[in-house]
Parts: sequence; C-alpha cells; structure tokens
Amino acid sequence: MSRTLKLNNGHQIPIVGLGTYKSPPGDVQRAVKDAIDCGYRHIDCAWFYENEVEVGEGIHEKFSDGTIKRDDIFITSKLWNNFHAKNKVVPMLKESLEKLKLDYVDLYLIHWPMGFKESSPLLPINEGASAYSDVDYLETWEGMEECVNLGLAKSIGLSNFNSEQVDRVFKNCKIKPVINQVEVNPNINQKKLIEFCKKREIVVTAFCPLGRSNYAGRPGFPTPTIFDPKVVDIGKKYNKTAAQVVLNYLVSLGISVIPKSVTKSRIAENINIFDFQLSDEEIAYLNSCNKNQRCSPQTDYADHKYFPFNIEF
Ligand SMILES: NC(=O)C1=CN([C@@H]2O[C@H](COP(=O)(O)OP(=O)(O)OC[C@H]3O[C@@H](n4cnc5c(N)ncnc54)[C@H](OP(=O)(O)O)[C@@H]3O)[C@@H](O)[C@H]2O)C=CC1
Ligand SMILES: O=C1CO[C@H](CO)[C@@H](O)[C@@H]1O
Repeated sequence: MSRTLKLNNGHQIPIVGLGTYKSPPGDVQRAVKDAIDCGYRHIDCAWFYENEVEVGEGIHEKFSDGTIKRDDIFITSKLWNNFHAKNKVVPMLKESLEKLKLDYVDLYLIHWPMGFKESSPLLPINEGASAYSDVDYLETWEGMEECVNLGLAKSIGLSNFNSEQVDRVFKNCKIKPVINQVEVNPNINQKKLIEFCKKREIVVTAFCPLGRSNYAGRPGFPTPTIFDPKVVDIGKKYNKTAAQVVLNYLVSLGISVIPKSVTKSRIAENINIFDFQLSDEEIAYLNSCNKNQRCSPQTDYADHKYFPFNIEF
C-alpha cells in the first residue's frame, strides 16, 4: 500500500505521485497504468498539460480491470493562469473533470499566483505586462472554495506561492489550503518554506523532484543532483540509484513527491524508495547541495505584481 501524509482536513495524500507534465498523449495512458500497477495511488495532472483525456483513460482502464476503485486513488488537477476570475474557476475544474471523466478531484490547485488575461496566450512571452490580469488570487480562492462546496474537489491548495502569499490566503480564507506544490530538489531544498507551511498545517509537494534530469547540460539550469557522483556513490551503498537517493531524501523532509516518467522501469524505481535510511552524514551532504537554483524559474513574469520568486522564500 502506498504511504500517505495527513492533510489539515483529515484527508490523506499518498507521498509518491506520478508527474505528467510533458508526458506525451501517446505515452501517458500507459505510464498511468504502469504506475497504478506498481502501487502508485496519486497522479498529478493539470489542465495546462493538455493530456488529461489520456490520463483519464489510463485511470479508467484500471477501474475497469478491477485494480482500483475511485476511492483508492488521489487525483490532482490545477487551474491555469488565464482563468483566475472567480466565475471561471468552477467551469475550468468542470472542464478538467470532463476530460478525466471523473466526478471530483481529490485536490485542485491554483497553478501560479499570477494571472494572465483570458485572451492572452497560455505562456505569454513577448507581450509584457499587457498580457497580465491583476485578478487578486484571494478572489480566485473564493472560486476554489466553491469547488469544494459543490463537491467537485475534496481539497484545495496552492502551487508556486511564496510564504507571504501562502499567509495571505491562510489568513483570508473560509477553507484552508491543504498543499503548496513548489519546486523542491537538492538544488533548492526549500527548508524555510517547508517549515513555514508546516506551521500552518500545509503540506508541501515537491515538483521537479529529480531536478528535470532531461535538463542536464542546458545552459542556465543547475545540474540535477542525480548526476552528482557522490549521490551515485551513496546509492551504490544501498543498492539504489541516485534518483532513489534523492527521492528518499526529499521524503525525509516530510513532503510528498511527484516524479514524472513515462519509462516503466523508472516509474517502478521512483516508488521503491522506502526500504533504506540515509545516514546523518549523507543527509548533510544532500543538504549542502542547496543553492536555491530553480529549473522552473518563470523569469518571463518577474514583473508581474504577484510573481512569487522576488522574495527569499
Ligand atoms: N506546479 C507546477 O508549476 C509544476 C508542476 N510539475 C509537476 O511535477 C512533475 C515532476 O516534475 P518534472 O518537471 O516532470 O521533472 P522531474 O524532476 O520529475 O524529472 C522528469 C524527468 O526525469 C526523467 N526521469 C524520471 N525518473 C527518472 C529516474 N529514475 N532516473 C533518471 N531520470 C528519470 C524523466 O524521463 P522519462 O519520462 O523519459 O523517463 C523526465 O525527463 C511534473 O510532471 C508535473 O506533474 C512540474 C513543474 C511545475
Ligand atoms: O506545471 C508546470 C510545468 O512546468 C512548466 C515549465 O516550467 C510550468 O510553467 C508549469 O507550471
């Protein structure tokens, strides 16, 4: 059975989930089925990933063959930036639910604190501030609360919110956020933000937990620590890969992780991380890798009023 963390509303989130960003429609359906067969009970989706139909097909095949029931699996989706107006939130969740062919999601997240105009491209690059909307994410949060009240989402949460933004929602909400999903890997271990969220009973989920191994060598991006020879050596001691060492380290921080893979052997590898314990010295080494360098920095939007990464954490 998959291990879980308790959320502040009594629900549980499985610690390891399958990421689906850039999982091609042709592969993701099989990847979801492989993951469920390997014991995953948590799939991380988003409207923005444009593959929710195929993710849903994979999940439904596993309902049909009797491997799981709806109650056994935790499904997350996210509201994209162009739809922050309060009256767009429920319709956008309904759109994701229709694609996934589900009646509810377990978790719905505001994908980013900053909003774009509905008419803007999904990732406006050259338009500057004219592409932005100034909808306050507190207004968006009211729409998120409606999702819970309508039974369309069991829990709601945030993604890419900094500490001040988390606190603002926390202090002005009727329904508390249960999760803040942010980038966490040894290059950016987010210890301060994790502690800040923990004090408010908000669990952190780590995206890019492997530091996007496919970004290795890309100019301007940190080298993923799964390629660090010392981390590879630590893995050898436990008969584990560097990816397993990194995921085990992240889980030891009290957070959940959503590694993405469409490769069956890696999908299996990434959940087989609970049968070893790193030594204090090994954890100290992984802690020392922290340099606050992101692989998802979104600097194109650094001038947005709600850009989250202009403060320390
Ligand atoms: N809320 C947000 O703003 C964001 C959320 N996310 C979510 O987090 C998930 C994970 O982040 P993501 O950006 O995908 O990056 P990850 O850190 O999960 O890295 C994914 C890459 O690592 C490869 N990989 C997977 N397992 C292994 C392994 N065991 N050894 C070596 N390489 C491996 C994958 O290749 P392959 O598939 O070919 O096996 C893929 O190229 C996303 O898929 C998405 O669901 C991500 C970014 C932002
Ligand atoms: O979920 C996501 C996947 O990665 C993208 C590129 O870094 C992000 O924009 C997005 O938030």
